[in-house]
Amino acid sequence: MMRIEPSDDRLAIKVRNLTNQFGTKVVHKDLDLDVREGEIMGVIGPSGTGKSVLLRSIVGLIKPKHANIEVFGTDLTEADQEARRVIERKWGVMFQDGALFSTLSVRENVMAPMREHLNLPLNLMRELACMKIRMVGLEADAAPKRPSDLSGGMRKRAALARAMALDPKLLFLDEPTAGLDPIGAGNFDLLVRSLCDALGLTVFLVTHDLDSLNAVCDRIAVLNAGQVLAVGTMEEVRANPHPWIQEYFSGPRGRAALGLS
Ligand SMILES: Nc1ncnc2c1ncn2[C@@H]1O[C@H](COP(=O)(O)OP(=O)(O)OP(=O)(O)O)[C@@H](O)[C@H]1O
Repeated sequence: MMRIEPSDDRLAIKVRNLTNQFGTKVVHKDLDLDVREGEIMGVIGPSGTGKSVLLRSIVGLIKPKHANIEVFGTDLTEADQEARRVIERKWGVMFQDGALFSTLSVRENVMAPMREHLNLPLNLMRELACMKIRMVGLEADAAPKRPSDLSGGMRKRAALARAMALDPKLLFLDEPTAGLDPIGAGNFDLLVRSLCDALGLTVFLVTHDLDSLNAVCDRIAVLNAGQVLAVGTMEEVRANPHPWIQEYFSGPRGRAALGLS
């Protein structure tokens, strides 16, 4: 399998001076973050620290108070509608709860981004959707089912298939393994890693799951108090003496996930 090595000099995402504030609550204050092309970047931090808001700011669902955000070299803060659409076609997003349309079948869910962005005959979109469904490890008979007829793990895979609908170069995954049992979560991690290696994707992965961090991430960014407190490989981040980082990685769950006694 081909593995595209993350590149230091090519950035998929460049965030500078991101400030988000809701009322008097400052969520981000001049936050900077780089995500390199081809890497899986795990984003961690205490609950409520602004991981999802960061993701939503990058994909344009939240308008920050201030920010410079570039994706694949395009400044999204300056981009006109057309330039934005070009970039939007290059990414796929899997939201925290999957956010599948409950009244549509799995296949129709996967076709939804195609209908919005591609001008293709219906039959072709159906075929492409079925390919994506099989690509994420679902059986073909999942295609006509409603999300409510699937298990939690299968729904996650369906949501991933929809995020992959437009052959993205960049995937945003917001806590994709939340709510899965350890085996289901482990299988999902393997799926993400192998899709990334095969397709050369860049991934922005928000997670609380230490096993996922360990199994799939090339680098980790730790959010705390409105900024990126530390960024680097697992080893580099673990060496940071900040109390939250030490507690996170050296507490019983951290030690178990890292195979330490
Ligand atoms: N649209 C909004 N309006 C007002 N406040 C918001 C909005 N979205 C998020 N917040 C607040 O911003 C803060 C950060 O939220 P966010 O969901 O990004 O945290 P998180 O780090 O992803 O947390 P968790 O790990 O628990 O999912 C929270 O205090 C949240 O209540």
